[in-house]
Amino acid sequence: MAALKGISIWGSCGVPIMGRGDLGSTSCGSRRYGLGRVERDCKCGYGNGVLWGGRQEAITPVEDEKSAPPRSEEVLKDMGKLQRKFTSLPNALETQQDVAMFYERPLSLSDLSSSLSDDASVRVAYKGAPGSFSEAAALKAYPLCEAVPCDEFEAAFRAVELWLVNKAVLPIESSVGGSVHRNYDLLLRHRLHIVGEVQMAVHHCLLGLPGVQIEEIKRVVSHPQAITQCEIELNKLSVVKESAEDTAAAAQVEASLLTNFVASNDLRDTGAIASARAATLYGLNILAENIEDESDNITRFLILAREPVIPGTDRPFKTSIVFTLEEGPGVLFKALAVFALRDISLTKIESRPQRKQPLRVVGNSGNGSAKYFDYLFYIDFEASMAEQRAQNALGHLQEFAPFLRVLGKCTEKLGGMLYIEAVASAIGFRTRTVNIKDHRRDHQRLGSLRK
Ligand SMILES: O=C(O)C(=O)C[C@]1(C(=O)O)C=C[C@@H](O)C=C1
Repeated sequence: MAALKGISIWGSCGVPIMGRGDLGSTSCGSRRYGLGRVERDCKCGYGNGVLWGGRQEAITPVEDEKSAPPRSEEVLKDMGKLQRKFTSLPNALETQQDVAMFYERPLSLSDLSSSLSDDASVRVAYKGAPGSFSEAAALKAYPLCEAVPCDEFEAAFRAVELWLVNKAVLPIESSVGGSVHRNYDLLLRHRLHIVGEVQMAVHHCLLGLPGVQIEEIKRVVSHPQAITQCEIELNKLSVVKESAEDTAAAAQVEASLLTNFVASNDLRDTGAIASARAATLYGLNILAENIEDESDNITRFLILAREPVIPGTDRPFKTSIVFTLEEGPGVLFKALAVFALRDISLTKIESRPQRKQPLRVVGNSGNGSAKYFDYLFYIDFEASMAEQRAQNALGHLQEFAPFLRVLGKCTEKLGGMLYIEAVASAIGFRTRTVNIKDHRRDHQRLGSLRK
């Protein structure tokens, strides 16, 4: 547990105790792995449940996220491709999981337990390159882990699903730039569980080629979030801003200019915003430190895993859910009231449009039907699913939420059921966590459990 210092337990997630000492990045030392290709080569959808006998959950995706399960031959073909790629990577067959994949045998219970307890054997996917803040977040969460770079957020989700890594650490929100919407969408599309959270103070540096003075910089390359976080300083410098995949990638781009700049001195006018570690890794000089607009520039990262953590009541827990709402006046107010009525604090609310059925037709006023965007609501609340008041709140919410899923999911590991399902079935209900419209009667009964 020592390695989890400064990390919340998500209920699955403990409320972050955010003393200053908890912030700041950590040391580094990841190995290169190049998982980005995994995403392109694997189209096997819910990889873990399909091929390796991971448990299939009775979750019905919200309509617009439903995707047909892959046919097993397709999965095997894709996995074959992946295995070829995987075995060509250095140190690929290090763990039992790797060996299991190589020999195309299903994972056994001992495979699954081997790497989760020991921090040193945990592989953690992050998006970006070595030297990025995401890598630092992965290492803050699991200081001894092997941090595995991925070229896209979705590749990190897939890497966990396909048992290539144990966890993913991905940004969800910046105190300056706001929510990372892509990861909200991917949380819904994939079947991973939020099992913790890590917060990082992000201190940006302006990097340049050796010998370059800050006055020579006319163009700055970085990740869009980093550019947003340093806007004031960049405006002062009157530079052209350009986007890169991540801050370390920007530093890499900049470093690669080294080879060219002899031929073209013009390239010396480019700077990169990245971490001090990226400067060391890519042979750049730090031209300015702490160029972020706000000294308290914090990015919150989620820790994602295939299995949920067991919620408890021994310490503060935080739970994440996503839901849709029925049409009607004040329905969002009612949804929020289920928490307020039980003294449960909300720490975050986010809404995202429903992608595939974005428009909701409302009423018939004679002038034609009004059409509004339909939304998914993501809420983090401070309570554990092991607490009666949290179960009651979600039972109540289900009365007007046609779709509800616990993201920081809480199970008692009772036959792999969701905790809320376990509780409900223990008292004689047949429940499903989602598509409540189909089970209106059951859910009304479940709802009547509320205080
Ligand atoms: O570019 C990086 O270094 C990252 O780790 C990505 C990222 C992000 O996606 O928000 C992470 C932290 C900072 O807020 C800036 C960028």
